[in-house]
Amino acid sequence: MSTSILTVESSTKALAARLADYLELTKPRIVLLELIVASAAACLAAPHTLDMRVLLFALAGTGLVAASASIANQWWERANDARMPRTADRPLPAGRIASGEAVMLSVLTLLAGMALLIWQVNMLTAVLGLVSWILYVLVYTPLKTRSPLNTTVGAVAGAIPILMGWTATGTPLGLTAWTLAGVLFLWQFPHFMAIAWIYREDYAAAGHRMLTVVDPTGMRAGAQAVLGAAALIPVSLIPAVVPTSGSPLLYLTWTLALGAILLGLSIRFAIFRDNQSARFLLRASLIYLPSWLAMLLVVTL
Ligand code: HEM
Ligand SMILES: CC(C)=CCC/C(C)=C/CC/C(C)=C/COP(=O)(O)OP(=O)(O)O
Repeated sequence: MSTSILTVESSTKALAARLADYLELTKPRIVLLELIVASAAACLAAPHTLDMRVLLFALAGTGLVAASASIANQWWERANDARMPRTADRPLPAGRIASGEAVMLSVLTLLAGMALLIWQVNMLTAVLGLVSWILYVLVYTPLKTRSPLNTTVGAVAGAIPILMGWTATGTPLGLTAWTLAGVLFLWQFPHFMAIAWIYREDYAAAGHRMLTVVDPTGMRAGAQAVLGAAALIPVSLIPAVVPTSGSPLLYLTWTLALGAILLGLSIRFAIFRDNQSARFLLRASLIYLPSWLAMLLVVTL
């Protein structure tokens, strides 16, 4: 009796561990933030006519395609990931998930996501999903070991899901949609340059040509963080001149304050180039996006 309870308990634990490994393969925190920004874009595109059914299909489809891309990225990088302490315990390098299983999961999630986007959302959103997948998996991933330009390509891939939230509603891409994508694109420079500094030794050990590897002084990474954060301010303020139902002044003040904090922390990082200022910048970057979008929603809805 007690043996069978123990057997059930241990197989439940093994199943839970397996599911946790599958989840880890999808980079769930990045996918979650992408889905938050895509949802906000859908609300902004169709503030009073949002079809919840389409939104849910769009989020499921985008989430599956993004998950597939992350699985494919981790499959491709399994040997390099084994060389970095940050990634060595991922399911593939640690040997908890077999290579063939990961490939199958990536294919299945890509097909399921594309099917949802094509048949339940619309073709433009599906095409954007596929473009983002191709850029992330087939261009960004191999470019990581070749050129620091990889970050710019990764930033384009990372900015596409916000457009997918917009196009899912059937609203044509206009100034506000491109502004959202522009903010997400530029935001990734301070976000990633901080990370590239914190993990510079990992990246060097794995043979990744990140900016902090080709320029270990951190001057170029600092400059790119500052340039990205500086360009973010005017771009993020564009919605203040687009007519909305709420107060443009409130939006302007809030977004300017957020932009100034991110720029200030980027400048601090560029000057000191130490782990503490990089960690501050990384944390601020993760707070920036939801805080900015929340205010944009408040003044629009
Ligand atoms: C060039 C583009 C990007 C690169 C190279 C990049 C890279 C990374 C890396 C390596 C981490 C792990 C940091 C750590 O373990 O301390 C991270 C964290 C994170 N990133 Fe990015 N990222 C990029 C764009 C994005 C985008 C577009 C989003 C979502 C909108 C995003 C959301 C997040 C979140 C939520 C975290 C914290 C949670 C976690 O560590 O998984 N990133 N990023
Ligand atoms: C719809 C769709 C396909 C969306 C894709 C969105 C997406 C996953 C963007 C990724 C952004 C990015 C470059 C992350 C870092 O990967 P990394 O390989 O540098 O991170 P790692 O070192 O932690 O593996």
